[in-house]
Amino acid sequence: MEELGRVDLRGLQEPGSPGWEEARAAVAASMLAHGCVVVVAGVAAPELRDALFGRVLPDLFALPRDVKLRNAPGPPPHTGYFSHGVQESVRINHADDPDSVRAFADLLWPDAAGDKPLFCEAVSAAEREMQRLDGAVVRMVLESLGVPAERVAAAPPLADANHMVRLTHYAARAADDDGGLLSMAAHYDYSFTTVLMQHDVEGLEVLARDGRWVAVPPDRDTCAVIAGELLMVMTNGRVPACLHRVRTPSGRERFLALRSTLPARTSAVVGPLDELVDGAHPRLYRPVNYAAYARFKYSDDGRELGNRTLEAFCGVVNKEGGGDDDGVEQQGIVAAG
Ligand SMILES: O=C(O)CCC(=O)C(=O)O
Ligand SMILES: [Fe+2]
Repeated sequence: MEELGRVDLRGLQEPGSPGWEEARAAVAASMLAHGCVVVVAGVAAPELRDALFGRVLPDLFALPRDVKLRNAPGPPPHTGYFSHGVQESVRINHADDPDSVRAFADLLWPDAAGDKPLFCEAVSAAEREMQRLDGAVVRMVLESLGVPAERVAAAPPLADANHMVRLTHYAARAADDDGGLLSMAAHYDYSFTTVLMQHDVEGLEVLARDGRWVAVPPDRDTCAVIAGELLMVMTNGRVPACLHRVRTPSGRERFLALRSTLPARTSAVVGPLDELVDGAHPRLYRPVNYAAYARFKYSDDGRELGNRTLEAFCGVVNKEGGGDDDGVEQQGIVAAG
C-alpha cells in the first residue's frame, strides 16, 4: 500500500540546497501517485499561526453575515463570500500583495474596530509560508519530470500567478458516530495547486491512488499540497488532480486557511507543456482558458457532470494514428487518481 508522502521542507526552499534532490524524489513520488504531499513547514513564526487560528479567524467569522457579504465581488467561482451547510468561506485575491489583504480588512472593519494589524500580519505570514512551500513542491515536480529549470521558473504557477487565499469556517455540529457526514463533498480544485493549512481539528481527506480515503492529520507544523486540475492539464496528466473532501467525525468547530495558485489574468490559457507531450505521452488536453473552464465547472451543466468537468471541457480522446483535433470527441478520458 502506497502511503502519502510526508516530506520535511524546512530550510529547503531553493533548488540546490543540501537535501533538495532527496526531498524532490519524495515529493515527486507522492505527487505523481496521489496528487498530494504533506510537507513539514515551520517557516512562519508559530505564534502567528496560533494567532491566525486562535483569534483572527474566530473574529472574522463572528462578524455578521451582511458584513462578510461586502466581500462578494462576483458569481461563482469568484465569489468572495459563500456559505453552504456548515461551511462559510471568504476569498482574498492576490493575497501575496499586502495591499490586497489590507483592503480586505478595511472592507470588513472600516473603522478602527477589529485588530486589523494582527489580521494582516497573520494572513500575510500564512500566505508567504504557503507560497514558499508551494513553490518548492511545484519546482520539484516539474524538475523531476525533466522540464528545464528556466521553463519551470517562467511557468505560470511560479510566475504571473494569482496567489489566492481562502479562509474557511466549519460550524460545530453533533459528533457523527459512524463518521459518515461530509462537511464538504468530494471535489477537484481547478487551481494549479492548493496548499491547505489545518490546525488541530481533523477534516481533510484525500483519495489515494489505491482508492482509499486517507485523512491528513491536522498537525500544526504541516501543510498539505494538492494538485488541482490546471496542474493536471499543464503536466499532460502526469500529476493527477487530487480528489478531496472534508469530514470531521468529532463534530468540532474547524477553521482552515488555504492558498491556491491561479493564472494572474482571466484571459490566460493553460495547456500541456511541450516537454511533456511526445510519442509515449500523447496530448491529453486542449489548451484551456481557465476562467471559461471555471464558469463551466460551476454552471448547471457542469454541476450535472460532477467531478468529470475537466475531461468534458478540454479532454482529448487520442485515436491510434490520430492527431487531428477537429475530429476528436470531447469526452472519455477518465480522471487519474
Ligand atoms: O477544509 C479543508 O480541509 C479542505 C477545503 C477545500 O477543499 C476547499 O475549500 O476547496
Ligand atoms: Fe478543495
